[in-house]
Amino acid sequence: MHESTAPPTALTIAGSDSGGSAGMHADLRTFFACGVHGMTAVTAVTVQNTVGVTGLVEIPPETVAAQIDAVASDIGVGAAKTGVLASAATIDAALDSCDRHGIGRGGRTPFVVDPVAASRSGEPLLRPDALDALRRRAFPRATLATPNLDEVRLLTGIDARTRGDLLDAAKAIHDFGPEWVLIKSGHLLDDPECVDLLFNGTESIELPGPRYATEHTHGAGDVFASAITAALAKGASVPDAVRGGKRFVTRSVADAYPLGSGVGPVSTFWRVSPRSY
Ligand SMILES: Nc1ncnc2c1ncn2[C@@H]1O[C@H](COP(=O)(O)OP(=O)(O)OP(=O)(O)O)[C@@H](O)[C@H]1O
Ligand SMILES: Cc1ncc(CO)c(N)n1
Repeated sequence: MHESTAPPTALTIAGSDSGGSAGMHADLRTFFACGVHGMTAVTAVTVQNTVGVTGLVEIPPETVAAQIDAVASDIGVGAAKTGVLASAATIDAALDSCDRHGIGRGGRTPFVVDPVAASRSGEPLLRPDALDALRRRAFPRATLATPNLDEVRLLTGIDARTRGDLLDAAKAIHDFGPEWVLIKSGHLLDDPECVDLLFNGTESIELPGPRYATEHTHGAGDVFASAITAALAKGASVPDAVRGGKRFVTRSVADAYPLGSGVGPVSTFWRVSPRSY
């Protein structure tokens, strides 16, 4: 039998999207495209298509923790990320398990906390009690937190409307304890570019990018966070991983495709077969 070494590994602690555009589906495709073996701790099953989310069933918190325990104790986790975390109980169970396996600050494994709060069409993906658990448990353990501007508003009350507001947003999230914060600018619709901001308390790095005139951006945030996680699993520094992730998500938005009757996904195929559809 042929034997070779295992590739880098990454874990997503996230929900499923039956439409295949966002959540753990987008994460696994991105891990694949980045040459990383992807693993999942499923937190919730959503009933979802390109129009919206019509249902969400939570996986029991102890089953979420058991999935993390199972893969971390056997396979090993090179880097981990979160998506939908559903509830305070799930956050507590997942973070207890991450603590047991050295995932996050203080441990060996980089941990990206994407505080997904709502779907692109506005349906909540997080119970209100989970906001405090994100602040209390998840952010202090995060190597990198990656909120969009709606999540910044929910978590801090800051209503960022221009590029000049992003540093204040980054500082407010940084106060919750993550090592680095990435503020995503996709929702600054009046800005002709998509310039995101990376901040670690002292250093701030602008990540320039074009803004494409497409409405098909479902899953953009998930793809960005997973491309970063894949690079961290390969040993990149946070600034290098985020610069690489920005290139990956920008190309994915450039190749976004229509699907169904609503909002289509960004394309994670561009590296494998660009514009082949
Ligand atoms: N129209 C666009 N053209 C180019 N880049 C974009 C566009 N929209 C978003 N991006 C980029 O995609 C990444 C994700 O940003 P965004 O702020 O949309 O995150 P999000 O709201 O979490 O995503 P999602 O659409 O999955 O909810 C960022 O790097 C952002 O700058
Ligand atoms: C399951 C899931 N995770 C994340 C998002 C946000 O992109 C979504 N719409 N659905």
